[in-house]
Amino acid sequence: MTPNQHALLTPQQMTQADQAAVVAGVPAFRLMAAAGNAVAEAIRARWSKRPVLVMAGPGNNGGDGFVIAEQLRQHGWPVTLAFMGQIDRMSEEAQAHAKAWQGEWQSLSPMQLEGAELVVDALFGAGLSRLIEGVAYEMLEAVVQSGLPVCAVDVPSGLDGTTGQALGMVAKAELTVTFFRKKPGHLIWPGRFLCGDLLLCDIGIPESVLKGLAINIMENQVDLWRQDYPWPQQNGHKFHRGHVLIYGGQWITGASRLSARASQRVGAGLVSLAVPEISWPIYAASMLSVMVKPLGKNQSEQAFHQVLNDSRFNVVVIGPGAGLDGKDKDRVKQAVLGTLKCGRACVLDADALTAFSEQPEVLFSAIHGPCVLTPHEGEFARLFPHLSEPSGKDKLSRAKQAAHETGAVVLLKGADTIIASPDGRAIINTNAPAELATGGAGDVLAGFIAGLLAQGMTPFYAAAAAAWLHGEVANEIGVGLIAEDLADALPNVLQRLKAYQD
Ligand SMILES: NC(=O)C1=CN([C@@H]2O[C@H](COP(=O)(O)OP(=O)(O)OC[C@H]3O[C@@H](n4cnc5c(N)ncnc54)[C@H](OP(=O)(O)O)[C@@H]3O)[C@@H](O)[C@H]2O)[C@@H](O)CC1
Ligand SMILES: Nc1ncnc2c1ncn2[C@@H]1O[C@H](COP(=O)(O)OP(=O)(O)O)[C@@H](O)[C@H]1O
Ligand SMILES: [K+]
Repeated sequence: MTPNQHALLTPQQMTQADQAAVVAGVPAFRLMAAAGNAVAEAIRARWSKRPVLVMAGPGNNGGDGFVIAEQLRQHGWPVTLAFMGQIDRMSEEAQAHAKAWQGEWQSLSPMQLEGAELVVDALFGAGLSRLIEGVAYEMLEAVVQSGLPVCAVDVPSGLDGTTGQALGMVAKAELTVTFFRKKPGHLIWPGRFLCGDLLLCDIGIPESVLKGLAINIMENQVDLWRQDYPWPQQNGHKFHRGHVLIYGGQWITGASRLSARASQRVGAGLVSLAVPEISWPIYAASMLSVMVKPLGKNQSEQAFHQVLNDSRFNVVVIGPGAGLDGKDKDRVKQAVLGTLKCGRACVLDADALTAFSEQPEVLFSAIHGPCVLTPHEGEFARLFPHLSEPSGKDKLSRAKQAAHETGAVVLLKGADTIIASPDGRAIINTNAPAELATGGAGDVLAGFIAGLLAQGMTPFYAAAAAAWLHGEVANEIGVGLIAEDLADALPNVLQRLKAYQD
């Protein structure tokens, strides 16, 4: 595999990469030819010969369109070329390829869809700078209404390559062919959906150009964190593999137990649950290798603080099933603040986040050490109302901003889970199947993160590795998955990961 395949480039960085390639001696004309040829080849591999409409825009994306049209024509495809722009205002390389096109071209109009059986979308790519309007809007709208299959060049036109948001109008592609490296917008919803199948092609840009780009957005691939993965050592013992402490609630006892089992499966040496005395029999009767500690008769705030005094607990999980009714909420808040005060690494999920909805700043100002916050969109909105979905801000910026504001690693859940670090880096997870949208799956994720943190991974990579494993086990189980299955399906996935590593 090519190194740094996980690097994601914003459209601006892609333009820089393009320019750096030219400086390094690869002519822009050749890059465009390679891009267009790659798309034409992908089209011929996927679709049988048929009448095709190539929509070419005013920039280099349109230049690619001319190359594609000519390639398909040379292979005997009936090609109609619909152009929007002025040839003499295009880049030199695009003008050269436009001249090399041996057919006619017409001005872009929805009429040209008549008789087409495939549409190539080369209107706008990395250079999209504003909302789609006018004839381009009408054309894309007509493409959507036609229901014709679409092959998008670089990105479906109208899709913001950085954020994955639609700017005005986008025709969903069946196939998107992109070049050199993916962009964040290919992976974030709705972009991931709008791209259809994504094909990444090499067009001759040297890998060395990556060095000059400040890349801080990555796809969650194993090579990102596999050097840091804490495999058990031959001469190790359980105390080398960390001790996770999980806060158990009084009423919803399953959630923290799911977290506990997940921490165990991912390799934590020891796992303890601290639970209200009244619920202790339920917890204790169902756990064999997890130690269950009763928290005194009144489950007082001090009781959890006393447990925390034991420095062997190197990671604390609070939130799954912790409870928010009556006094529960105060207990949860105190448990969180006590944990943060003693600088213990922690994973704060679910109720541990919601408990601070009225005063999120109390939580944020207490975070100084290693801490991972794992909100879903609902919990995120409670903590960061100014960054919630209706704010119009995209998911990547929202997660990054939240990490910056809190000083914690923020893992914002969903089909496109984003893991953001306070230092500005972000990882987009791409392997989670829809089956994960089931009660308790998040509790398992919190347990995986804690188990990896306990074994010494950094919060950023522990969260990334856990999200990847979570997606991978869910894929292994498939339809019918319930949260209970996840931890127990992990050994197979870990064995494959280890074999790949060795
Ligand atoms: N990077 C690489 O390695 C390689 C990249 N290649 C290809 O180049 C593509 C990037 O090309 P690009 O930079 O010329 O931008 P592109 O997307 O064609 O659009 C710019 C034009 O669109 C216009 N425009 C923008 N928004 C608009 C709107 N809403 N409505 C109307 N007009 C709008 C904008 O106008 P302006 O903003 O200047 O007024 C300008 O005229 C990239 O996606 C890939 O396909 C390959 O050829 C080879 C290697
Ligand atoms: N459509 C989806 N596709 C893939 N993963 C999803 C989807 N919806 C949710 N998930 C994942 O499922 C998990 C659900 O977590 P969460 O909402 O906290 O559930 P719970 O609190 O019941 O455990 C998260 O890891 C989330 O990223
Ligand atoms: K496009």
